[in-house]
Amino acid sequence: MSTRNVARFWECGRKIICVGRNYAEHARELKNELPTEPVLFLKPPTAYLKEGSPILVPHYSSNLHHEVELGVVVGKAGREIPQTSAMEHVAGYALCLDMTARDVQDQCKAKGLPWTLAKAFDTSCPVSDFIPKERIPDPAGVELWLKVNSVTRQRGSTAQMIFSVPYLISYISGVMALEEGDLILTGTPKGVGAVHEHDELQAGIDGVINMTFKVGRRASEHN
Ligand SMILES: O=C(O)/C=C/C(=O)CC(=O)C(=O)O
Ligand SMILES: [Mg+2]
Repeated sequence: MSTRNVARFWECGRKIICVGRNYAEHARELKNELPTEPVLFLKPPTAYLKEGSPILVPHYSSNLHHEVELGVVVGKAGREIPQTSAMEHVAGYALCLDMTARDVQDQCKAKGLPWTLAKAFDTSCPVSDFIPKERIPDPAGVELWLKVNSVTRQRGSTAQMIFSVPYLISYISGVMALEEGDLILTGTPKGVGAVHEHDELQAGIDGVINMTFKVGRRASEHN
């Protein structure tokens, strides 16, 4: 895969690997215990959304939540990558939203079922443009923020992550091969909350990038 294609990672059709409960204050706000190893789940490539198109509330949810996260774009494939060389596999970053149907997730948790309906629906992964690695010299020193209708909901530093980016790359690559163009969502800081149709979400990394998405609802294709 060429450098140009990694820069358009959302077109590569690669996997999106998400880490959950990676910030203590967020784990506590949802009344979860702190993890002793990373909590992983996946989103399909159809979850990708670029600026200019709306986030679509799934028809089966009435409590869609925002989660702003640092995304890590994989630039070099690997398996069982040691932490010491993990950063060599990073091409760059993206600002990402892990849109979550919280009501559905709560039902899945209560029934002991996977989170696919809550996390993997179309448009559940809005992403910024590709951020080259040089723009973020230290992934543990990134300030993320998110506003809904101009009101700040989330602000947090990746310094608060329980598991670091090199640890996550090493851990994930011991479970599944990482491929060029894969995206790793590294978890959200505290402050998650509901969004509704017509809301406007703005998110940013201080001094690096910002992005805006509207919330819409999918018109039925069968009427
Ligand atoms: O366990 C829960 O109630 C919710 C967990 C998440 O949604 C995890 C994340 O996606 C995250 O922490 O970013
Ligand atoms: Mg998340």
